[in-house]
This record gives sequence, C-alpha cells and structure tokens, in this order.
Amino acid sequence: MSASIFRSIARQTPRSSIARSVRFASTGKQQTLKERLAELIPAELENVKAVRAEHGKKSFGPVLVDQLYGGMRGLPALIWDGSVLDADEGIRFRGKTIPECQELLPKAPGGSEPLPEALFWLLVTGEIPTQEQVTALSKDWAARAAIPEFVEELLDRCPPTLHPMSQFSLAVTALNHDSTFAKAYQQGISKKEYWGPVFEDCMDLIAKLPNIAGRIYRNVYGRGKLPAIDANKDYSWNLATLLGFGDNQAFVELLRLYITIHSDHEGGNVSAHAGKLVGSALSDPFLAFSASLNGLAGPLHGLANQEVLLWLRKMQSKIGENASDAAVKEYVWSTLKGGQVVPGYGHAVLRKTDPRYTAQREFALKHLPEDPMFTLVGQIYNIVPGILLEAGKAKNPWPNVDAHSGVLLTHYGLTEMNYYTVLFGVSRAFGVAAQLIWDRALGAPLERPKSYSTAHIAKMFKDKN
Ligand SMILES: CC(=O)SCCNC(=O)CCNC(=O)[C@H](O)C(C)(C)COP(=O)(O)OP(=O)(O)OC[C@H]1O[C@@H](n2cnc3c(N)ncnc32)[C@H](O)[C@@H]1OP(=O)(O)O
Ligand SMILES: O=C([O-])CC(=O)C(=O)O
Repeated sequence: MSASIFRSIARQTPRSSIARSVRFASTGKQQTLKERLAELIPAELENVKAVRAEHGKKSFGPVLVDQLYGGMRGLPALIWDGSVLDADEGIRFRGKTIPECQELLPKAPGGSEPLPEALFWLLVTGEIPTQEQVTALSKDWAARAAIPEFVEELLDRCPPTLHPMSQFSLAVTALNHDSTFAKAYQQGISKKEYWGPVFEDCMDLIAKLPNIAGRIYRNVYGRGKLPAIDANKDYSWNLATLLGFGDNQAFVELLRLYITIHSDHEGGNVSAHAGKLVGSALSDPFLAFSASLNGLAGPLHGLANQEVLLWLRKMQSKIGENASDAAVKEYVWSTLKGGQVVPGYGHAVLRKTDPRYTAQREFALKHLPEDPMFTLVGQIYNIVPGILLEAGKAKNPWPNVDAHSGVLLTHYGLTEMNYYTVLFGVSRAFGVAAQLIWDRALGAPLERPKSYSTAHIAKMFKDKN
C-alpha cells in the first residue's frame, strides 16, 4: 500500500469516526466534557467494531527488515484519532489545521489565540466547544489545581541543579498517590467503566501542572513565592501568573498558542507513544504521563527547544552577534563536522517546514518583529536547509517546532533555557491525556510487539533462499 493511501485513510478516520451531534443536553443546559464523552463512547465502540469486522484481517502494508532496525520509521502500528500528521502539510487536530484551530476555537475576551481548553475539548470529542463550555473547563481545572503538600515538599527539597524535567517527572509520578483510577482498580472496577476514573485522573493531571511547573520555575531560579490560582481566569493566564509573567498580555497570548500547538503530534512520537505504552499496562495516567515526560526530556525530542537556544548562544559567543552569513555557515558546518545534529532541524515524519514553526513565526512577526534573536532565527532558516541538503544525510532539512519556541520565550524575559521543555510537557499532557481516556474507553489492549534477534532474521531469510 502506498504512503498516500495510508495518509488518506489516516485523514478520513477522525472525521468519520465521531459524529458531530448535539452540543446541548435535552434540558437545554450546556453539556460538560464528561457528559458529551459518555454519549460519544458507545457510538465509537460500534464504529471500531465495524471497522475491525470489515478490515480486521486485511494486510496494512509490508514490514521491511530495515524498519525493525530503523526505529520503526513509517511502520503502521498504532491507532489514535486525536491528531494525524501529514509529511508535507503537518499536523491536523481532529482534521483541523493550526490556522483552522486559530480561527475556529474559542478565545479569551480580547485575545486572538485559541484557548488550550478548547483544543482539549476538540481532541477529546472531535467537536468545537462553545465559549461557555470552555469557561466551565477553565473553572473545573482551577478547582482541581492544588497539589498535595507532600508533592510541594518533594519539589522544595530538590537541588536546583536537578534538571527541571527530572523534577517535573518526579512530581507527576508522585501524583499517583491520589489516583482515582488506581483506587477504583483496587476496588475491582469493571473494564467497561475504566474510562470514567481515567478521565478524572486526566483532568486532575492537566489541572495540577501549572502549580508543579510554577513551583519548579520559582524554586530553581529563585523567583519567590507562588501566587494562588484565580478561578475566574483561563489556564494559560494562570500558568503565566504562576511563572511571574501574568501581567504581560502578549506573553499570556503566546502561552495560549504555545500550549495549543505543542499538545499533540499523532500517536507515534516518543512522548505520546511512551504514555500510551505505559497506560496500556493499566498504569494510571500520572505514571503513564511521567513516562511521556521522560521521553520528552531527550535532546532528539522535546529537549531540542532548550538545545536550540544553547546552540544559538554558543554561536553568538563564538562568532558574535549580527554575524555574516558566511560566518553562520561555517558555524553550522562545524556543528555537523563535530558529529552533532543541528537542533531544531529535521523530523522523523515531516518533510516540509513544520506548521508549528510557521505559526510561531507569524506570532513573532506580529509581536516582536525587531527582536534580534528572531532576526537570527530567520537568518538560520535561510542557511541551514541548504547545508543539510548538501551534507546529504537528513531526510528533512527544514525546521521543526523547536527551532522557534525558545526565542519567543526569551523575548518576554523567560530566559532560562533549561526550563523550556517543562512548558512543552505541560502542553503535551493535553494530547497524552486525551489519548489515555480514549484508549481505556475503547478497551485498548496491553501493548506487546514482537522482537527478533539478528541471528533469527539472518537465518529466516537464509532458510527462505
Ligand atoms: C518536538 C520534536 O521532537 S521535533 C524534533 C526535535 N529534535 C531535533 O530538532 C534534533 C535535530 N534533529 C534530529 O536529530 C533528527 O532530524 C530527528 C531525531 C528529529 C529525526 O531523526 P530521523 O528520523 O532519524 O532523521 P533522518 O532519517 O533524516 O536521519 C538520517 C541522518 O541524518 C541525520 N540528521 C537528521 N537531522 C539532522 C540534523 N538536524 N542535523 C544533523 N544531522 C541530522 C541523522 O542524525 C541521521 O544520521 P546518521 O545516518 O548518521 O544516523
Ligand atoms: O512527531 C514527532 O516525532 C516529534 C514531534 O514533532 C512532536 O512530538 O511534537
């Protein structure tokens, strides 16, 4: 089966799999996310049953031995309806591109970027929520935001030299202490009911992340005491305030965009897949998401946004600010010749400029067109792809999301690069949580693919010849 057929199947699935039906309960009252989900699940169970009955025994493309050795690149192996990644076009959340989400999703009063609350509703239901539903979600998350005292103490006892991502993962793991799902499982809950307590855990998880992320930031960088969550404000405003940037409207808008676009990138990326894999053992969402965070903390994945800034700063200290194209080119070549990757460039799936990069560039053009680091990012965009093409190894010479995010955060004064991946992690929780809820609702089984030894592969084909 050709790649384009895979893509067209993948694109159709989210649109057809979930009916866009009633948004209001028969009483006329606005439905909550959980009520709407409870309506959608039986239909989706039937849909999956029908697809499996009709296509379950059909082959979905050959597996090449190279894919076994090559990080399973391109291997069709997972189901996730929340988002699908096209190599040329980039991500669609439930069939919607980033510009479509920017246009269609509800916004904060006076704001122009989508509210991440709305994106979460879209990921979970496939539907665009009303403004009232989004406000109710902001309030629900604010009400769940407090973290247990022992988790606060855990974070307060971490040495500031412990990487913020390690602190983040540790705190999320510890939230498992109060998991509704783990308790329900111990009490013998039926398989059919799993999604309910998993939903509650996922809501708690997302809600508690600003307090964890804020506490880590203030502890590690000595930024004083954490303020309280405001139940009348949205998630991003609260996160910005806990970080100490809530009075900067543009920064709050940036966070709304940032959390929306970093949330999900189909099912196979390291953080999404790690969460799904661990969740498949019926580990609760806190344990599953801490696995996601540990994957996101790797420099080839989410940590690349930290690496980009470190690389840019190193470049500036070596060749100075406002360096010529020739000097930048030489620096890029020296990175490659040193056996290192150019952070923020290349991708396992994408073959064009990441639309998340483009969305951030457009934000920068609107809010910080004269920023010198933004100018440098533009200069690098004109230089790196040509060099990667000439070097001839990278399949995708274009920038990914991480090439741009740090420069925006730096502009507003969030200059601590080691912290950047924590914000990526807050956002990625939205996608991982949505996926965990649906996996338990659809009864996704334990993941356990088969591994082979090299001796087995060699013998298998020798025997065949
Ligand atoms: C949110 C995200 O996770 S987005 C990705 C963030 N990561 C980065 O920006 C780090 C830099 N980029 C990379 O390392 C890679 O492009 C990855 C990890 C993103 C994708 O990896 P792959 O799918 O294996 O890429 P690809 O098939 O193009 O790799 C082929 C070769 O090109 C190299 N290559 C790929 N991208 C780059 C790059 N940016 N700089 C230098 N070399 C590169 C690979 O290291 C590999 O080299 P090898 O044959 O010596 O092992
Ligand atoms: O899709 C991937 O493999 C990596 C990525 O961009 C993400 O997870 O956001």
